[in-house]
This record gives sequence, C-alpha cells and structure tokens, in this order.
Amino acid sequence: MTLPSTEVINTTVTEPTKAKSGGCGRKSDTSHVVEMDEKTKERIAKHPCYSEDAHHHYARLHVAVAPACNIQCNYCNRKYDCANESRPGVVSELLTPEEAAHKALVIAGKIPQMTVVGIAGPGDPLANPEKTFRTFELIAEQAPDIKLCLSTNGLMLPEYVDRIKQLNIDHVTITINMVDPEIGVKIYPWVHYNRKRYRGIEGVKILHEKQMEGLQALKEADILCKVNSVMIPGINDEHLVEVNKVIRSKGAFLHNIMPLISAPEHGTHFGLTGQRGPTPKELKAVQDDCSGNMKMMRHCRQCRADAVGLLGEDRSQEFTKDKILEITPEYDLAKRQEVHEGIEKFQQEIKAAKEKAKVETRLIASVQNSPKILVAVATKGSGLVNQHFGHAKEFQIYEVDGNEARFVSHRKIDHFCQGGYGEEATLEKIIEAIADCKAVLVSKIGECPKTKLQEVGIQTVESYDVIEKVALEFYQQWNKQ
Ligand SMILES: C[S@@+](CC[C@H](N)C(=O)[O-])C[C@H]1O[C@@H](n2cnc3c(N)ncnc32)[C@H](O)[C@@H]1O
Ligand code: SF4
Ligand code: SF4
Repeated sequence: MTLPSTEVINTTVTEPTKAKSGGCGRKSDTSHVVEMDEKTKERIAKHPCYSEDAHHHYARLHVAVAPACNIQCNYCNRKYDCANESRPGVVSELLTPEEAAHKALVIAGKIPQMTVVGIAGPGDPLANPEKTFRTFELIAEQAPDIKLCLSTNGLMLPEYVDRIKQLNIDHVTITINMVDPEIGVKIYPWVHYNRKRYRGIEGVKILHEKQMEGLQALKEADILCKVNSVMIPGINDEHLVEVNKVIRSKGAFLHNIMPLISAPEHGTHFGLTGQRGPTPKELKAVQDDCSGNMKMMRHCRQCRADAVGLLGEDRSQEFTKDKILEITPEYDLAKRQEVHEGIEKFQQEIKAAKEKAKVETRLIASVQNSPKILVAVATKGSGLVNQHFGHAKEFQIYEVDGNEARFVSHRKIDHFCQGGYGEEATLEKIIEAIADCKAVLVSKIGECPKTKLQEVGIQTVESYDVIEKVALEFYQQWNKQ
C-alpha cells in the first residue's frame, strides 16, 4: 500500500479574520502525548476506540445479545428504534450467542480490518451474563485474533471480573456519570440489585460503590478500562472534573466524555422534560479541563448496539440477521494478518508524512504563541482527506497551530447532496456546524457551496493527502495572510 500522491492543492483565499487566540479551550490539551509503555501501545494499536490513530483504519462490530438492564438511566430508552439513526441503545434485531458468533465470523471475513467485537447492549452485558459470556467464548474459540470488549454500567462488575479475565476480555468500559450520589439521583431513578429494586439515593449509593469496586478490580486484573461519562448540562457538567480525578486515581486508562443525546421522540425522561445536551464548545471545554496527563477519547461516535464498520460509518443495514444467516463464514486468519500488515505499513507512511509536515511548518511558521485554529475535514478513513464535500455525513475537526494538527472532535451533519432538493437548508446547517472553522478540507467541492463558504469566511482546500499534512500546509498559508 503506498501513499496516494497529492492532487493540486487548490486553496480559495478569502478575506479571513485572523483570531488572536484559538478561543477553543481553556487550557491546552496534552492528553495525546501521555507516555505509554510498548506493551500497552501494542494492546491498543488495533482497537479503534482505545486508539485515536487506529480509528482511521480499523473497524468494530457490536453484537446485540444483551437486551435486559438492571438500572434505569434518565437518558435511555431501548424501545425506540430507527434504522437510520446511530445512537447508543438502538438496535434493529437481537441475536442469540450462536447467531452473534456467526455474524462475527462472517464480518471478520468480509471486513478484515474489523478487529474488535464488543457487547454494548442494547441493555447491559452483565445483566445478561450467560448470553454475553457464551458469545465471547464462541468467538474466542473460532476467531482468536479478534479482541473482545464490553461496556457496562458497572453494577455487576465486581462479580464478573474473574470471568472477564479468564475469557481474555482485555477492554472494559464502565459508564460513570457521578462520584457523588446526590448528583446521581438526578440521573438514575432506580437500581435493581440482588433481586430487589432500590429507588432514589439508596440505589445510587449501591451503583456508585459497585462502580468503584469494579474499577479497582479491573486495575488489579490488568484489564484496560475506559470510562464513559455522559455530559448532562446543569446536572453533572461541573462535576465531571471530579469524576475524572477519581477514575484517574483508580487507574482508568481512558476517559470518554460524551454528549447527552435527548430528543422528545426518543421517549426518555430527559427527552420528555426538555433536558438539553451540551454544545460542541461546552463539551470540548470540559474535555480540555479533564485532559492533563490522562488520555481523553474524543472520537467516540456513540454507536448503535449493532454497529458495524469504521467508527463514523454504520453498515448495520448491510448485515441484517436474514442476510448474515445465509452467508457461510470465510474467516481466514492468514488473510486477515496480511491486511493488518498492509495497514501497519500504511500507518508508518502516514506517520512519516505527518512528521515531515510538522518540521516544515515549524520552519516556516513562528511556533511560539502561534494562534490555534480549527479546520473541518471530510474523510472516508485511512487518515486521509479523501471525501467529496457533498458526500460527507460528518466532519472531523482538527485543531491546528504552528506545531501540529490534532484531532479534537467530529460533527455530524446532513448530507449536502440531496439531488437538488433541500440543498439550501442543508448547506446552511453545515455552515452553522462548522462556523468556528477557518477552512474545510475536502477531496472535491462544487462551485456553489465553495462560494457560500467563502462568503462566511470559511476557506476550502481541495486535496487528496494525509490530513495533518494538508491541515499544516493550510496553516502556513493562513498564518501568512
Ligand atoms: C447503551 S449503553 C450500553 C452499555 C451499558 N448498559 C452502559 O450503560 O454502559 C452504551 C453507552 O451509551 C450511553 N448512552 C445511552 N443513552 C445515551 C444518551 N441518550 N446520550 C448519551 N449517551 C447515552 C451509555 O451511558 C453508555 O455509556
Ligand atoms: S445502563 Fe445502559 S442500557 Fe441500562 S438504562 Fe443505562 S444506558 Fe440504558
Ligand atoms: S460507542 Fe464510542 S466507544 Fe463504543 S464502539 Fe462506538 S466509538 Fe467506540
């Protein structure tokens, strides 16, 4: 695999107003440079959620085998399904452990860059322990190179850490939204534990205790733990720094602060009571405040419980139960390894291109106090600017200065290409979504959107190359203006 050569970089120069400071964060994030030993690097190298770099190249599969839950969160309703919507807890059809293992083998053959099978619902994997562990056993027996992963509210974690270790499940996520039960009562109306339902603070105290025990036990068992926290403005937004401190002290590997999704039609308590989610700016500010020397996950796509593919792409409808059960799996370990070697080689090439671009930018731009700017990137994956503006369903947002270009978030948007119908409205929404960006980096863009973007001060860069390289080259030009 060789690096695609750069097409002509066509930068439309408008009259941008240069920001004196980035204004996009209260303190600079150093979480991406957290030191890691070689063994840990290897453990996460092919996990698209645990490694930001891996998420450009490797895919995940969620198998929906766990319908029941043992607590209620005010933001969750597993009854509402929409095939077009990618949202946690959403699933089109449930699978038995045997069907799930079959699906994993089929996908491992068809998408060899799929390296992780996770169970993340639609309920809680550990409220469905037999189905969950049977699924993992079957997959481990037949596809030994696939990483196993689960996501839990933590209530039953202390009981199952030994079994998790035995099955070689190396990645566990716990959702921890609070470390203060007084805050927890605003999020959890009840907890079902040991055949009894506990309402209010009594239940929340049990949940908190079990989450802390579970986190400690994972650390002792040397299982990598990611913590998810749902950011709920006015409820736990200011408290998340405290959550971060506690989980960090207990050895969590990665913190994923994700925005609350709440719409009245989802039928959740928060959706129906008008509780809003955070804006991208509010989310980034809290993520930055929590960064320091802890790794923060910023590339989570809040996937469906039956998601398939690269993060940000959802191919679940290509692999529905009726289609999957008709396919004979073609799991081929040697072929998968060959594909992974190709990806690794490609990653090395990308790394070299990034380093070269960084050095060149530092030579040209004045690194000291160089202002930070945001750029929006259209990408289909592989770490490249390689998508047409009109085909983008989301933009990846990079923060760029004279030193480096760094992924900070993604923004979902409606498709611009709608066959002429509704394009005006959609373009307005896209502009609104990336209004704080100085440029949009795309493989191609039509004249009309290019002009509109130009009018609001967003430049367009047409290229087909490594994202960081294109972003840094744009920065050099922008900094000269
Ligand atoms: C559907 S849950 C399944 C796993 C497990 N039951 C749990 O809660 O961790 C997966 C993740 O989605 C999150 N989630 C569910 N509904 C959400 C919503 N409306 N907004 C944001 N995150 C949500 C959960 O907090 C959890 O981190
Ligand atoms: S623990 Fe997970 S599945 Fe259960 S209600 Fe909360 S988000 Fe939904
Ligand atoms: S929800 Fe987030 S952590 Fe889970 S698979 Fe999707 S991207 Fe990864």
